[in-house]
Amino acid sequence: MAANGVNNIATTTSGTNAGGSVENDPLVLIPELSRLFYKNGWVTGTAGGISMRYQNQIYITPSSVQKERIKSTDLFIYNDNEEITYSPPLLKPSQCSPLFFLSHRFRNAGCCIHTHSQNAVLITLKYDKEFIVIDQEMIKGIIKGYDQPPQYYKNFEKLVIPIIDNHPEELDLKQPLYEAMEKYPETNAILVRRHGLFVWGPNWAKTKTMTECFDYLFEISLKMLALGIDPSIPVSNNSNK
Ligand SMILES: CSCCC(=O)C(=O)COP(=O)(O)O
Ligand SMILES: [Zn+2]
Repeated sequence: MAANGVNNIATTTSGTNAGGSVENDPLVLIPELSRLFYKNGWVTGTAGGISMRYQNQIYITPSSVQKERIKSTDLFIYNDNEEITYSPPLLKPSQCSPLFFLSHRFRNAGCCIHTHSQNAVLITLKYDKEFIVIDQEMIKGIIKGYDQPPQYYKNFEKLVIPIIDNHPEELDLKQPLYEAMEKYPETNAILVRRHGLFVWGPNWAKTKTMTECFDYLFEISLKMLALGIDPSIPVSNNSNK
């Protein structure tokens, strides 16, 4: 234990160092996924972040850094009481940390991903309180609620994603995000207007898959709207089959 009460990373991490599997080790995965998300255009300009809960520890990306260059030693680590157990020197934890903690505490999330995808931001300009899409194959990649084992939407079911308004500080998003989680128990994602998307799920792989499916659904819906087709109208009522 260091003088500041925060452990050295070697004594804190439980992934590859303590019998965990390399495939699920947040110290490996978060830098890898951050690079991928940067290439997707989801976390440019130091935006976005990732949180993972693994073996009773929560790993969170640092704030205001080039997200594609994050190293394992740059990650903040917390215990399940949200007390910090490893703090990288000279870095600050993500401003989204209180929002990530909400997903772990109230949705039992194993992972939470925050993107600034332009598709996500654009879709928040087209809708007021909810984005709704139906009759798309990629809806089947989205988990409904947070039961175990996970229940997936059917392609013909209506997928509703709440939209909350942005605030100058991430901490001010905590209450509206919590209220949206309460109001929409089936959702595993919340859009923040003119800002981005939060997605959570039982583990990193399912959360990554859902983030990709959401982004696809936002993009195709924007294209449908440009063609004059409403993505929320079922095929049965839609002249554009
Ligand atoms: C230009 S990014 C503005 C802050 C933000 O919305 C974000 O997602 C990044 O916050 P962090 O503190 O994790 O860098
Ligand atoms: Zn953000």
